[in-house]
Amino acid sequence: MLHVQLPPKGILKNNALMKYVFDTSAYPREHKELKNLREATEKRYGNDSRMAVPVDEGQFLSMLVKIMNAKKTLEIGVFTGYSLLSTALALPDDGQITGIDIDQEAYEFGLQFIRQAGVEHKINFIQSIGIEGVNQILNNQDKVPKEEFDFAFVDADKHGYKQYHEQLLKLVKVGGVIAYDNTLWYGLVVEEEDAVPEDLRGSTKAILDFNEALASDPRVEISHVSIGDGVTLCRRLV
Ligand SMILES: C[S@@+](CC[C@H](N)C(=O)[O-])C[C@H]1O[C@@H](n2cnc3c(N)ncnc32)[C@H](O)[C@@H]1O
Repeated sequence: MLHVQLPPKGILKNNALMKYVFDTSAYPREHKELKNLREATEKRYGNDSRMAVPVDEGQFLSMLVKIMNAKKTLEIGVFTGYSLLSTALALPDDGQITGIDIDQEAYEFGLQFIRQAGVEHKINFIQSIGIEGVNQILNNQDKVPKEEFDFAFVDADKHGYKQYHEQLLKLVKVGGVIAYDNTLWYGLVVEEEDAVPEDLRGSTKAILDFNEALASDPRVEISHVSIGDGVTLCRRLV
């Protein structure tokens, strides 16, 4: 967890515009249990609650999952479950989302809202270091070859993104989508190095390298979406 004073998260640097989007299009349509989860997370985790995806991004993920008719999805970086619950609500009743996070306590905190929303049966939570959890699924896949994911959302350790990408290209089916969160990293990707808070220089460099690697990766088609803290969609081509 980061313990530095962070710049405002979110790519919309104009607060009035962000408030307008939230108040007009997002909050009025936020699912009751997502609202309860968001408010409880803010109360319990204070400033760290900003780790959760914002309400408009949750709705974007939900829309994407529905448009894709995704049935089987994966999430790395669950925290208290805002993006997990957004996805679970969007999946069909026999859909499944596997969430991986090292922090079981945060997941369990959010579980009451997942239960209230009636979607616990769609969720498979693995408490693990992200890459170990992914490798565990890959190893099982050798035994059960049908384990293919339609969609994956990555919102965990930024230094791990390149490694996640290599493994997820084996797990997500051709035509499926991998979405990476925070690819504009508080807007720091366009700052001079000495203007970046020292604690964030390593992660900023990791995101910059990752964005460049994706831009020249022929295995995926990409779209760098300016929502939340930046989300890059990768559609697997081969
Ligand atoms: C930004 S938060 C995820 C927010 C979540 N998507 C939401 O909408 O609430 C990042 C999460 O990644 C987890 N995480 C960070 N590094 C990890 C790693 N190497 N392995 C597993 N989980 C990790 C943290 O425990 C944290 O819960």
